[in-house]
Amino acid sequence: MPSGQPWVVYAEASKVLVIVINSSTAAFELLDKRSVFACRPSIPMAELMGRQNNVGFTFYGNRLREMRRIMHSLLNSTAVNSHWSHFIESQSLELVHRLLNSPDTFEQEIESSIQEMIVCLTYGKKPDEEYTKTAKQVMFDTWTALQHHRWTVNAFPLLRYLPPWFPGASFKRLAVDAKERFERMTRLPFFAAKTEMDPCFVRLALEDDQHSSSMEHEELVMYAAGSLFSGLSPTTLSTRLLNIPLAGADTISGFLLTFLLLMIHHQDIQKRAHEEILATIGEHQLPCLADQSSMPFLQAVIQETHRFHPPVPLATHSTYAEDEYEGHRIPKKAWVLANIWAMTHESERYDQPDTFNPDRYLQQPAAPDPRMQTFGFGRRQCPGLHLANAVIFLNVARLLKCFAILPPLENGEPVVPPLDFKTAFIS
Ligand code: HEM
Repeated sequence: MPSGQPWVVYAEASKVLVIVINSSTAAFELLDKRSVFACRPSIPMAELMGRQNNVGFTFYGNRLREMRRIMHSLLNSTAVNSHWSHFIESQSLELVHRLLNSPDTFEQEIESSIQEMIVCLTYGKKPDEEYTKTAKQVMFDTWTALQHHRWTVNAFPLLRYLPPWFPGASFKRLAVDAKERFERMTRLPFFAAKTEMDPCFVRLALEDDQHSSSMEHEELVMYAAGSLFSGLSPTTLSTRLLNIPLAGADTISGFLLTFLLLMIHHQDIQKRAHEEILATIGEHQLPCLADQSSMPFLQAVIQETHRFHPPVPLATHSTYAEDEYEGHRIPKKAWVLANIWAMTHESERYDQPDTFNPDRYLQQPAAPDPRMQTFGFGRRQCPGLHLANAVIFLNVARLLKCFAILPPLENGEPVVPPLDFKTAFIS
């Protein structure tokens, strides 16, 4: 990124104006404070696939506000404690057992354990094979749609009105199939959850007295629920320009895998965090959610993991009207990319930003909490942040309590894996 104009960079890509925000000051000024920046870019191929119904893709307006209100009412910090703490407690306990039984497949165990918890919390029961298969395909469809240059319709949106049988309109046929899968993945578990006895996101959202009789409200609850879980993690996404996060599950498992890698590299920090846990709860207990405020060093390790390698390194917004910043005109429908990674590596805010140093949050003055950026901005800030914070704390605390996190052995010798990360939506 150029150093001369660190707050904003203009570029032409496929006839859309792309603005990259690299500084936290500009992000605060534009994305946190101004609603004009709370829209998402229009991506015709994704819209043909029905993805516009997903909260992460929805344009700014009443529909988005209502879906976010539904999410917030069931995912705020009080709701996380009252409704979901037992889901989080049992998921993290189950993960400990799974890792004790199969330490070699830790990556899959973490991913599927978090995915199952999010689906269970949303619909009241764990995903079956059919759901998992469809979700995997839906993620692949989305990845395909977001390959911006692959689809002529993204450059010429009027093509979306071609009938599917029209010569050259194979993209429409593909989109029709993909939309059907997306709707199936969203509708089937929703209607099954309506009859579930156990409380889950869908049941509680529908019981909301004020709106419960309206069909429109029911549909919003259905799509809000469908937005909590994205499917399975696509591993080779290369469309960084369209980095719209889709997932509750993949972000958390990505964080936990980064945390394990960092603990392998920083045995001294791992030891200090482990000692803090023992000093707080003793040898014979497992940490629980109520211990969060008693473990400041562990909280600092979590903050530093967010900062060092943000689970979602870019967030994409768009403008719904023209605006102006420091004498520069920002047109309507510009793509505005928040470079979260750059913000959490600002040397003015984080001394030696490439060093993993949890103590920076315990000193006076303390470094700013990076979660102000890693969960996104303003009216599009992640609605799952309180849930994510609780799940991350409990899993991290229990993993540290129960395991020594060490490098793998090759021919009897420890081999420390490099701090390498893939290019993806969620890394
Ligand atoms: C470590 C965990 C997580 C991180 C770092 C994270 C980060 C983010 C970021 C950066 C955004 C984009 C914000 C923006 O555009 O300004 C976002 C959006 C979103 N997140 Fe998360 N997230 C996490 C966990 C979750 C969880 C657990 C859920 C749900 C259960 C969730 C649901 C969503 C949804 C629905 C959106 C779209 C919001 C919108 O477009 O209005 N996320 N997240």
